[in-house]
Amino acid sequence: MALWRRKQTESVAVIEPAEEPVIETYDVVNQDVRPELKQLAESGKPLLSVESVERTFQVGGHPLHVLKGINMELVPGQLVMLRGRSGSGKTTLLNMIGGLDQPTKGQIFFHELPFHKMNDDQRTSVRRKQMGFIFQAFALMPLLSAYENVELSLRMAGTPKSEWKPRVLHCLEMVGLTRRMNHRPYELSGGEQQRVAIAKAIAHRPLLLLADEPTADLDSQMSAQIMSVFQTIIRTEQVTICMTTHDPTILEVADHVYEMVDGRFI
Ligand SMILES: Nc1ncnc2c1ncn2[C@@H]1O[C@H](COP(=O)(O)OP(=O)(O)OP(=O)(O)O)[C@@H](O)[C@H]1O
Repeated sequence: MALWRRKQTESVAVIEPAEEPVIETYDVVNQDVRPELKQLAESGKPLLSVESVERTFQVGGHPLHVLKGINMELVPGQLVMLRGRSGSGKTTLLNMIGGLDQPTKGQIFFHELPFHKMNDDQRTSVRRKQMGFIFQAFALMPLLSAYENVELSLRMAGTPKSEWKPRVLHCLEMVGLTRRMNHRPYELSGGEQQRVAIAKAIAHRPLLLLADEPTADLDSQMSAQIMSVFQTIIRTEQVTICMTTHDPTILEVADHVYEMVDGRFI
């Protein structure tokens, strides 16, 4: 972790010690259960179910069977991890769960919607409103501050403008970055950037947060902070989280771990 960071103050560049990232305590008292989740809990159904899913890609004229019959469920309010070696199929599955790709065979139901039957526009609409992504492809905009990056997510989701400011401030507080809200990504550490990405991904109150290797490239202390933020937002925002990881040291905070080997769970 960098101990010193260059800070641009008007035209003068000064060097100041970087503060240790602090996860600010967030008051969770009196949070109401989200009505859509209450309904789901009463029905006893999972937030998402994956049934006998297969995915085959055509590579050089030959079929490549990447997912070979996956069954899984995401229960509301859980932190679920997909673990497996590089190339085992974790990202391919996460893409299916997020409606970014479709199964060759099998079914995926998100909040009882049949993702496997919906077209791109229908899935995009569900994704924008009900899902949050911490994926490389949804990375931070480099020219926008932390505040503006989070605000962008609310613009994209069509949230009324009057709600932007309180929600952005709330999300940045939850991830412990209130004091750095005017910093651009390059002025933040890797762990801080990842916390902005989390704030951005949950700003529009998704039901499901999907994260592809969110602790990759972070040291063990920063990884622990990211996992602590995930636990906080599960409690306070009642979001469900599904993430991929290679890292065995963070598995203990998961409610459920699916171990993937060569396109199957073991
Ligand atoms: N669009 C695609 N076309 C062809 N092959 C693909 C495609 N997407 C993924 N694959 C192949 O599917 C296999 C699984 O890839 P995937 O990215 O899901 O693995 P992973 O477990 O997430 O790996 P990593 O941990 O390295 O990200 C790999 O062999 C990959 O090359």
